[in-house]
Amino acid sequence: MRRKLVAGNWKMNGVTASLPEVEAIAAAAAANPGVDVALCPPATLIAPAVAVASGMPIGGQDCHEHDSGAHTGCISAAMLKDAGATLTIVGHSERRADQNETSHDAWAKAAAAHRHGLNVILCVGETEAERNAGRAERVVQAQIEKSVPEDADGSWLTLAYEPRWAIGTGRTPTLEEIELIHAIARAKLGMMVGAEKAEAIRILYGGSVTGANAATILAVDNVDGALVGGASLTAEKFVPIIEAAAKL
Ligand SMILES: O=C[C@H](O)COP(=O)(O)O
Repeated sequence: MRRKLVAGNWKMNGVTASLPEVEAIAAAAAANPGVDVALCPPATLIAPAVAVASGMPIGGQDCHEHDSGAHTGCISAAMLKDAGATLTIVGHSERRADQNETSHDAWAKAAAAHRHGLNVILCVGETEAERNAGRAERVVQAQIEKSVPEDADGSWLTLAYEPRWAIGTGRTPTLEEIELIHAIARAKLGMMVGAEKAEAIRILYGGSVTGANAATILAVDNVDGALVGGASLTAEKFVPIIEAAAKL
């Protein structure tokens, strides 16, 4: 039985004045022990967030594939770990779009994070043009094939399906479309790491998840939680999603 995971991605939002939100979200996490909750604030807030999170996992939003060196502006998995993070997102579509990251980059980053003992949320998802061309399934399968490390298992890897056109738009796929891609993703994982390991890997849905739609999306087969952007920025919006997951 896979436990639900609700993870917040603050993206490039949040300053020290936002720490009371972390505290309030951590309190909700503690009050709902049936669901796993994690929060990925900007790197500048990782250490201060850890200090107020009362044990709720705090993560990075990306890491470099190398441990150290001449890579101005980048943050290594070792640095995330040193700051107190226990997980990191890799392969987010905003990094694929803004920093031209490839699935191979996501693979290398996931492997680096695992090497340093971090859990990984690895993102995949099609563009609107790819979906309209009937290619969503093949795109997601190819991204999984190229970005999931060979030694992946559910003890450290979580997959997040995030259709790019659903991110921050208020639009979501139909429940049937979500179910289909999640089933295809699990089957692909099964081909790569074996059915037993694939069964234990959580697959989150991400893209315009809110307190209003969380219960129905999280009830879909093979949806093991949510990766939440905008609605994770405040406890007021994020806590209802945590509570919806806890009720399932
Ligand atoms: O990482 C989170 C996703 O990109 C979803 O963002 P959103 O909930 O603002 O659509």
